[in-house]
Amino acid sequence: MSGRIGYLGLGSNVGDRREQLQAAVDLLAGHGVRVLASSSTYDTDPVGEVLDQPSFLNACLRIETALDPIGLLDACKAVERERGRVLAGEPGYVHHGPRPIDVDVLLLGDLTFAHERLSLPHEQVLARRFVLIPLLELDFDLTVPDGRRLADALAELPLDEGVRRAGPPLAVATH
Ligand SMILES: Nc1ncnc2c1ncn2[C@@H]1O[C@H](COP(=O)(O)OP(=O)(O)OP(=O)(O)O)[C@@H](O)[C@H]1O
Ligand SMILES: Nc1nc2c(c(=O)[nH]1)N=C(CO)CN2
Repeated sequence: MSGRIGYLGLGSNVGDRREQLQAAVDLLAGHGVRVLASSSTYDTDPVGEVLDQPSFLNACLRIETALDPIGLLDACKAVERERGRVLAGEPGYVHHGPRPIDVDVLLLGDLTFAHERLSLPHEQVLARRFVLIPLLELDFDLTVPDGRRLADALAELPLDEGVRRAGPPLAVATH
């Protein structure tokens, strides 16, 4: 497959969290997304609008895909749905609430994209330690399309959002 290089963020705080993240990696290939590498997994304090919930397991993936941005978002949503996730707009959905699996599109090549369903880069990519730390593990020189360095963004964030290495990278198929 030839296409763009991108980065996805995975998160889970319900059930066997590592198993949820691994299942998402394994399902992506069936949706036109080749997973090239995984970061380690990290146990992270909840951030956002719901703080009273179990800690998350987070990881980031480097991917290659020929999908366009909305196609990639649809692939991520399909994986979430296959893993039983209640999606935004459905009964029982809680914004920022507990979820068995969350698959976010963080970066896709050097694309910037503003659509009601998709922002690229992800709006929070420079603001969340649980995203920046695994991304920098994959590539310390990563930048967003306007040239800002992720490493500089991390250095400027307060240290109050706990991010603890939890385990080795998720298994990625080799071809
Ligand atoms: N870069 C992006 N990656 C994934 N979803 C996005 C992105 N930009 C916008 N969205 C939209 O955000 C909607 C809500 O996503 P989701 O249910 O994962 O929200 P959340 O996890 O509660 O909050 P957050 O988006 O801050 O992680 C999605 O249905 C999608 O249309
Ligand atoms: N630590 C952490 N906190 C979160 C996460 C997440 O993946 N990790 N996802 C959220 C919903 O997008 C809200 N808060």
